[in-house]
Amino acid sequence: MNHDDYNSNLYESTKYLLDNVKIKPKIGIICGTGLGFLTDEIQEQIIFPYQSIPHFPVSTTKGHLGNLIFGYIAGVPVMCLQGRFHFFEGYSPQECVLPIRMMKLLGITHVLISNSAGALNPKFQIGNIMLIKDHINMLGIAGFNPLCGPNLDSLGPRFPCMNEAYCTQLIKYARKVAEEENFSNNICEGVYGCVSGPNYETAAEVKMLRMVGIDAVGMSTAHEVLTAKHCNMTVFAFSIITNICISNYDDKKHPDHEVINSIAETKKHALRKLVTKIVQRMDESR
Ligand SMILES: O=P(O)(O)O[C@@H]1C[C@H](O)[C@@H](CO)O1
Ligand SMILES: Nc1nc2[nH]cnc2c(=O)[nH]1
Repeated sequence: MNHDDYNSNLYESTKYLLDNVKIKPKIGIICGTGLGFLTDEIQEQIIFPYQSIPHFPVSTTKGHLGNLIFGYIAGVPVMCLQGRFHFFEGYSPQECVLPIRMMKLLGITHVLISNSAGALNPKFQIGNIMLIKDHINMLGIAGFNPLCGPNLDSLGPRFPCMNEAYCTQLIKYARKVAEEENFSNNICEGVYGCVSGPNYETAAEVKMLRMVGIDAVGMSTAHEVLTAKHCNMTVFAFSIITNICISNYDDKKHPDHEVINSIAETKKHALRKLVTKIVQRMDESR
């Protein structure tokens, strides 16, 4: 898609939402694989199936329900993507981040992003919630960066900084919430690595990704964060650790999307609490 078409699609999709929903969201949320239940926290829901929004992509991945939901979490107006778009589905990085840009145009200042990821850090366990402190964008390093191409000057600068891409104050606050709510033994912190997928990693790739400093690997998030920072939004993100990446050739276990899709549900209580508290905190800090 050329730059002008992309731009006009972005503004038309946003206008459709502005014309059809009265809620003015302050916080944007993206639910990763198996995390669609986070929308249970949203009151007074207005639901737009993705296919009902002009120019909006559709989710093709199991575990991504494909609804855009407006409503309130603890009284704070939010817009939530119940499912995202991945590069491996055939979407360009720019198409994957269209919703982030729409969030900015709708007046959103803070985004909460979630995903499922495989553990490379040997200390991590399945079901841990990894607070993302930074990322290594393998997809971006390979040239697939949503900020490539003509810059959208109205949204942000040509050369955006990525210092504190993930808000350190919110990470600290998430740890406090976990202490208070008795799930701190499920919390870890680390660097997320974004690869294209859709295949899971070979043993040699697992070793390489670990060596460069990645704690957990997945197929999303980094390009969304780049785009959010480009347009000056504050980001908090976490991974639910759904599997342990395998680097031993004798190990017969293998990652399975069905299993991966089911793990977040086992930490539903903690995750819902965390999301509600972070949304409240984001609102207070605006
Ligand atoms: O959207 P996320 O990053 O949570 O999803 C990744 C990509 C696949 O849907 C799944 C792999 O099983 O995790
Ligand atoms: N690339 C990748 N993505 C995942 N998403 C959930 N688990 C994994 C994994 O092991 N590798």
